[in-house]
Amino acid sequence: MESALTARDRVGVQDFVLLDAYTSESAFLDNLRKRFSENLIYTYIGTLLVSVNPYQELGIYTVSQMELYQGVNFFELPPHVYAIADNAYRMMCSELNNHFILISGESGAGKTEASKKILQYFAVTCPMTESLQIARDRLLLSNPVLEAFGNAKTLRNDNSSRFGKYMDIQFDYKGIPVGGHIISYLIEKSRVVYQNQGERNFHIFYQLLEGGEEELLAYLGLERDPQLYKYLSQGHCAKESSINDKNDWKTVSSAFSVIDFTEGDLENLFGIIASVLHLGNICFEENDQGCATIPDIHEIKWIAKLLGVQPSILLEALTHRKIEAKTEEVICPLTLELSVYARDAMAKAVYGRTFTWLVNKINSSLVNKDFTGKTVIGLLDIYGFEVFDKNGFEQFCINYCNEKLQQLLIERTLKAEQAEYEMEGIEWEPIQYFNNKIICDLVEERHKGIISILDEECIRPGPATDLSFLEKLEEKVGKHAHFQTRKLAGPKGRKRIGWMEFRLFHYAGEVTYCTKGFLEKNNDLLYRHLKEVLCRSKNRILKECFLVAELENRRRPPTVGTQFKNSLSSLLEILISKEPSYIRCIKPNERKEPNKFDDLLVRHQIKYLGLMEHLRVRRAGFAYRRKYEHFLQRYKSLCPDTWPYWHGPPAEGVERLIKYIGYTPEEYKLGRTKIFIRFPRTLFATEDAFEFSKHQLVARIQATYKACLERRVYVKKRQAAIRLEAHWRGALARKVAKRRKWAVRTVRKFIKGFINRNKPLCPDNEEFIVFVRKNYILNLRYHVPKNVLDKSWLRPPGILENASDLLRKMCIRNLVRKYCRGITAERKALMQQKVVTSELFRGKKEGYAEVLNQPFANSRIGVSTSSLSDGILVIHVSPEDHKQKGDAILQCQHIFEAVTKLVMLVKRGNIVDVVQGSLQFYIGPGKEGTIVFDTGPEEQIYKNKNGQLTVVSGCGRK
Ligand SMILES: Nc1ncnc2c1ncn2[C@@H]1O[C@H](COP(=O)(O)OP(=O)(O)OP(=O)(O)O)[C@@H](O)[C@H]1O
Repeated sequence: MESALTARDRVGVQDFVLLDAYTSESAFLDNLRKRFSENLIYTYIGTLLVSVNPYQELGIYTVSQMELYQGVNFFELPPHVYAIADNAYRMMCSELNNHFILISGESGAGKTEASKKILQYFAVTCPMTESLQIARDRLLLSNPVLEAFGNAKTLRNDNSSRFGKYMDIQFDYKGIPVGGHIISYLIEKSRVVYQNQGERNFHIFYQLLEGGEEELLAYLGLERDPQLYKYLSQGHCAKESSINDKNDWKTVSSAFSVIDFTEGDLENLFGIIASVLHLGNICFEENDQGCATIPDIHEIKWIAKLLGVQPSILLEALTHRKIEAKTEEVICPLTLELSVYARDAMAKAVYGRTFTWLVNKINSSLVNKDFTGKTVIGLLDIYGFEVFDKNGFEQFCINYCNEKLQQLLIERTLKAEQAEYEMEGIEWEPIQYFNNKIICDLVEERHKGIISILDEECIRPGPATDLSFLEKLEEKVGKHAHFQTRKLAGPKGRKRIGWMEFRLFHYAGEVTYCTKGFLEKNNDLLYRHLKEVLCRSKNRILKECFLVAELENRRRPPTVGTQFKNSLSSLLEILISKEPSYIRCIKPNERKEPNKFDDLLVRHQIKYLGLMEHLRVRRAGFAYRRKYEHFLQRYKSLCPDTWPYWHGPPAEGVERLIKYIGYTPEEYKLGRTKIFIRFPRTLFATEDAFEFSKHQLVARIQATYKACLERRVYVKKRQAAIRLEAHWRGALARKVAKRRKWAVRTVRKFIKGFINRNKPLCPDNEEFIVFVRKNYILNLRYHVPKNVLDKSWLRPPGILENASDLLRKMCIRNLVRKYCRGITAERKALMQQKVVTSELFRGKKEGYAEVLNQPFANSRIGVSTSSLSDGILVIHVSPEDHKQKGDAILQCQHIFEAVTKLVMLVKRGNIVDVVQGSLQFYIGPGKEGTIVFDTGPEEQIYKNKNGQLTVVSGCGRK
């Protein structure tokens, strides 16, 4: 891994831990310079990031760069502020703990830029829901607003934060940024009323004048030219080419709308900003009594209008002071000097408290009311160590703050690390480092420290001055090794310290502070008279900032120094409970120029940032340590012996685990409660293996979980099926039982019925009889006779004999009726013939019975006679039997009578055929004869030779 890292480093090493001469400050400096000249501004010391301000855009903060660093192992990619952010984020998500990133360095080293980059990184790479986008936007846009009100151009930095800022970004359990909270520290209020040559007041004043709309400026009574305002023109650089106030105004204006500022809020806010500018332009004159007066009340009128106070009361409060005697208040005029002081105090108080209000307002827009399961990453962007030609109370506070942060670093890294090795019984060569606790104590110790002495001087009755404060210091801490004054210094040092100055030997170097203004700034006194005016202001923001309760509280408010000390100690409490990441920013040159690397300046920063000590501890120590339980819990899946459960002591489990994954002895050490891993590469390899196994684990857990769910569903279904089945079976069984019961009852009834079947209808046989009756009737359906000749009939049960007889008769009658209706007239005739035949032959002639069945054919008998007067009658008989004889030829005297009677007999007239000439007659099969009728003188019948029969009738009778 390390070789791979070096291979990637075209320029120097990207982690100082890999530096051969790691104890040499020059080697350190060389590496930093080499990389800086190639625009590689970031270098690691283990997990600490050293950043050198490039003073130019490098194109390394694009979205694709952010994506590149997302979720990647810390050392896999070249050092970057995104890697620090990502690492803190991943650790927070996986271990569900809180983190902070401490960004330190001197003014202009790039702290604010780094914190902005981190915020942007979270905004782009963190998962996001639509509803939480607003929280993200507010987090991002709180920055330009705070910068406008809290940043200013200084000699060292065109956008210098003149307040300390700690920002918590809150994440929910899914890693989505859901809210935030900002704490501000000690805004440099004195800048409101005074700026050094080449410096500016807070940006917002210039932005308002440059970008504000004409109507707004008119409403506020302001002119566009900043030179017209005393509070803006003392530094003689109101216009700065590197700052675009107009554009910044637009950004700030649009940010206001996102972070929930109403029209009313803005009106009040800019009213206050404008009134500060008007305050600065109030001029005082001395009257004959040596009292201050305000000859031109033009500004007073504007302030009164904007702050909603009475002009006369304001005028009085600026030139008079209320002195409370035992029972009454006395108003006494102020001198010109004191009036100027009162005016400036008012401007500072108004601006300072408005800034606090602004932070609170931003916080209320960032608040996320759901407090469950949130983790935070805190960003601490705090003023760096400051050493100017003239250092005052502000520098004293700022440098004290840096001492405290150095303490934190010592506690959390150097000291804690060494103490831990000792506690864990790990062999270790102690690293020498300077513990700056002694300086912190010098400043903050109760009753003995500089702040306490200053406070005492501020409250003590009698004429306390900055000089008397200095004398007190000499008296009380004069012997301290890190304190010096002109009086205490030897002949050599004396020249470099002024009469009003004291010198502190900070961990980062010596700084000489001028005590001038210490008392005044520490007191931060606002005359009660002015406070009363502000408490009665109609401006809503001021109303919130100056509470009437404050007037009633007669106790002295804590001094600025004590307040700052307390806020720092609560900041350290916040930080100590979180996991730290460090970014150390270095300023490469004083001229804010790109590609300029000032060795001396950088060397100084390397020293006071404690980078060499940090590197030495890193090199000598172990990159990673973890309690056995936690280590085992995280990586137990990598070894079959420890997965899923290890039942023995965790230390043994870890030993088994690392043996299985193949750690070499130089890679780790086992302490009393923790495992120590020397190289990052070992941990990363383990982490990679864990990442890989995670997928398998996830699949397995998923499968188990799914199986569990399915099993639950299955068991539920099965139980339901069993219950259903039981119900169904029960229902079926009940049905069968019911049927059986019914069957038994029916059978019993039938048996009883059968036994009593021949008895008259009674309850005992009723059902049986009905059944038998029904059955018989139904059966009878299929057995009724089909024709009149069918004499069959279904035999009835005894009880139905009568009914059966009746039915049978009905049936026969019906058949006969039907039969009769179906007989044709012709058939009727035939039948009548049969009746006649019956009357004639029944019982008298044999063969009658056979003939009875044969229908008489109509065509079988026909009668023919001639048209002449002969008495020949031929009876045609249609022969069916070929053996029979043919037609009968009869001669009859009474032919007319005979034919008539024949016709009547057969009741058919059409059987007679009267022929002329001749007729054919049937003799036998295939044989026919002919009778020829003729007339002649004499009647005769004769047969010709050819067999033809000729009948001659007499002529006269023709
Ligand atoms: N990473 C960077 N890339 C490009 N320019 C940068 C970078 N960091 C800082 N700068 C430049 O340096 C200037 C000063 O940086 P910044 O305001 O962050 O310093 P600081 O340490 O916060 O100072 P102070 O303590 O005075 O607030 C920025 O305005 C910017 O021009």
